[in-house]
Amino acid sequence: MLKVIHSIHPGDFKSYQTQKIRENFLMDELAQQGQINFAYTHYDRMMVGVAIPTGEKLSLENYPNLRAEYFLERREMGIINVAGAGEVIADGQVYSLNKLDCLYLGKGVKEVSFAAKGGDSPVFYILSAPAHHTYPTTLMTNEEAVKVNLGDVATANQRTINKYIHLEGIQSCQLVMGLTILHNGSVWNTMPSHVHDRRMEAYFYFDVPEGQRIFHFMGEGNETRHILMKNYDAVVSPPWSIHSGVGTSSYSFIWGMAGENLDYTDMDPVTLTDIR
Ligand SMILES: O=C[C@H](O)[C@@H](O)CC(=O)C(=O)O
Ligand SMILES: [Zn+2]
Repeated sequence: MLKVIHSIHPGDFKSYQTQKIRENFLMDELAQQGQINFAYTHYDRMMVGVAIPTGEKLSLENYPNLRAEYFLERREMGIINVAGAGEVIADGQVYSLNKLDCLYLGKGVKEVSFAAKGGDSPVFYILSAPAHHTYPTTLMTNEEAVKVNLGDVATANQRTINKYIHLEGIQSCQLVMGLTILHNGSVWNTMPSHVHDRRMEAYFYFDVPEGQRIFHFMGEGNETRHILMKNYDAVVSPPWSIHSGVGTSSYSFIWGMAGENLDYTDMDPVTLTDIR
């Protein structure tokens, strides 16, 4: 499956109601047992996918939309595993990814497949952006990721940011990628919130307990809307939109961006008291 997501003007967005917001921003059908599914967004041409190999190894197909000889002919890819141990095979080289490990695949890798190792199935979250230079394929374990602690218990936003693909981490053309773990009892992510006109962003929520939900906020700071999200749902954030959420329990999420620069700290804060 390949869902196409077009870009939306913030002026138009003001008139959107629940169903239209969900159709245009939410990716809630990517995670399917035994399948690889992608959404092709027109936000910096970022592709968002999930691969869940169960028995059979899953091969990355070359979507006709790319008009390429193979998927990564002019693209790069970031992959983070959020479940059981698994493998990514890239041009014959086998990379083992435990939960929260990240693999970067550089432009030019021809054959990619995803495999389970027995035990719980892995769940690979995948981002791919256009690339014009080949950076080396690199595996980074969760232990090796740069960690930043943010927030407080009193404001229910105590969390640890884990950075993998960024200016001082794994080198890439466009991709910036990492994940944030909310500490037990904390529920607010990306609060205080921000926008970054120079980069789009996508969030993928995981470790959301059964029956719990995330209220994900988007829109310009003075005109916000929300989307209800469950475990393994992804959502795209246009460059004009805040991207922040509150859960009915603690949870984790992968964030990823593409666009003008690779500087994680390039954010324009939106003051809480100005949010409408
Ligand atoms: O541009 C950066 C992204 O929005 C996230 O990294 C923010 C985040 O994970 C958090 O504050 O919890
Ligand atoms: Zn952001």
